[in-house]
Amino acid sequence: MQKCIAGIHNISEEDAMLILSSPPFLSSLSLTKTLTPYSGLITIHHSPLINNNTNGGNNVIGFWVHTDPQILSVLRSNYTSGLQIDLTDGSWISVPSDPSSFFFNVGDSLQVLTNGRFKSVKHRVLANSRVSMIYFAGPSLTQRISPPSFLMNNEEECLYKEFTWSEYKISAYNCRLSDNRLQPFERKAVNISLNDS
Ligand SMILES: O=C(O)CCC(=O)C(=O)O
Ligand SMILES: [Fe+2]
Repeated sequence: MQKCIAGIHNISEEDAMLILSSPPFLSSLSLTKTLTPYSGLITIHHSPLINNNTNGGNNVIGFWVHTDPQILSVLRSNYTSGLQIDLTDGSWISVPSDPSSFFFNVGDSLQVLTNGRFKSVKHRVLANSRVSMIYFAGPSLTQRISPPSFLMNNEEECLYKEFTWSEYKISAYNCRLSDNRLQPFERKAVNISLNDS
């Protein structure tokens, strides 16, 4: 994974590793060893400033609510806020903008790989003249997405049926952006809230 990021960003592998070692789970869970070649994707977003008065005083959405599908998203933005996380109780919390920091977001695939221990949270972006660059670290198309055995406790059941990244993508094309795109793979109704430990 660090090779992939290093190649795309033209930075040293050591620097890429520094980025990736920030979340403690990647080294401790050895997920990098469990997954073979990665697909990486970089996007740059610009959510233009739109006067809220034009929308009856309501927030204008620049990027609609969704979860990120991949394993991990690494985001940098300009000094402009706008990214918000759904607290699942009807309220939203804003992610402070800081162009000197990286924001890591857990994707649907990492939720499955950790059997729900890490949650891919729903988020959205308000139209606020925000510019962001996101690196999405994804699995390869044929990668089977399921929790590695060393992570599972005795008798622990997999929350999701095993699927490949390409099966997820085909299924996701038939969903709306705001849908729970893991739902078709759930073994039974999965109730994951932000407060679960
Ligand atoms: O622009 C942002 O801050 C976030 C965009 C985003 O959530 C995404 O591209 O998946
Ligand atoms: Fe996102």
